Amino acid sequence: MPELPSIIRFDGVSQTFADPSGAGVTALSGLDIDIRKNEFLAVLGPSGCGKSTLLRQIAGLLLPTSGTVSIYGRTVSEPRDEIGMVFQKPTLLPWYTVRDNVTFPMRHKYGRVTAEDRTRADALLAMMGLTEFAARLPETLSGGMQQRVAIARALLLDPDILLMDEPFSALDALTRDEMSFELLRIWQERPKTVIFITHSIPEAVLLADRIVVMSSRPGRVREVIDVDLPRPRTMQSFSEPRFSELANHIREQLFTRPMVA
Ligand SMILES: Nc1ncnc2c1ncn2[C@@H]1O[C@H](COP(=O)(O)OP(=O)(O)OP(=O)(O)O)[C@@H](O)[C@H]1O
Repeated sequence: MPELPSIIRFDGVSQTFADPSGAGVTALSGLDIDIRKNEFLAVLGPSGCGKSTLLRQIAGLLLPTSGTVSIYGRTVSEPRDEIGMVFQKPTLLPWYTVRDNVTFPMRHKYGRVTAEDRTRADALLAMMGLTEFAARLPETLSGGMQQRVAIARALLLDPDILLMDEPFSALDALTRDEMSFELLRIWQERPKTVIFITHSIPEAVLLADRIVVMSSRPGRVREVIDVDLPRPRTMQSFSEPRFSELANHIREQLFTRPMVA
């Protein structure tokens, strides 16, 4: 694949949070990352290394303590509409039905929901296997089903940039694989830049063009790995020798080598 221009850039980004002791917690330190247009970038790293923090910085929900995050050459200083986000836990509105939750971004952004939006919402719900739950309230769905509603909601806006923070962690293993292939299909049909956080090495290798492997806190980039497996990825991808090679290499990076400061 020809290399596409970078659209999101982390330039010397650090993030420190105040903590009760007053000492401060350095979550991220000196991060330099270039994210290319329409690439699928996975981010892997130990718990607490700042993965969600870097996603919130891209979304404009958090401003770095030092350094800059820029999108299309402009420093991110506030939340932006063209970004879709799926959080670890589904953040649905409990008083809206499943379908109204999916169309909510349209209501919020344009003040109305068109018949076309509803049709697309229904198609997304069908894809997520949730057609028969469209008129239900979220609390009557399992955690995994609620998460699928949240994914459908993020996809309805068809954002240029899709930020996904461990979106499949609440799903059972089978649904998780199904969702991975659905996500790949959508991404191939409607190209977008996806930044996908996960704790699963196979999931990262299956999905991504590149994988950013981070060190433990303070989070730094340990290595950026090119996933040179052919696309489209299928169930067979899991059994390719190169798949295991990449997965083993990442495992070593994550678990055996200390980070040199
Ligand atoms: N608002 C905040 N105030 C104080 N500390 C914070 C805040 N947000 C994050 N942190 C701290 O920053 C560090 C990085 O947190 P973050 O949630 O980004 O990690 P993560 O890699 O996404 O973790 P996990 O994989 O467990 O979800 C953690 O030590 C966390 O406690």
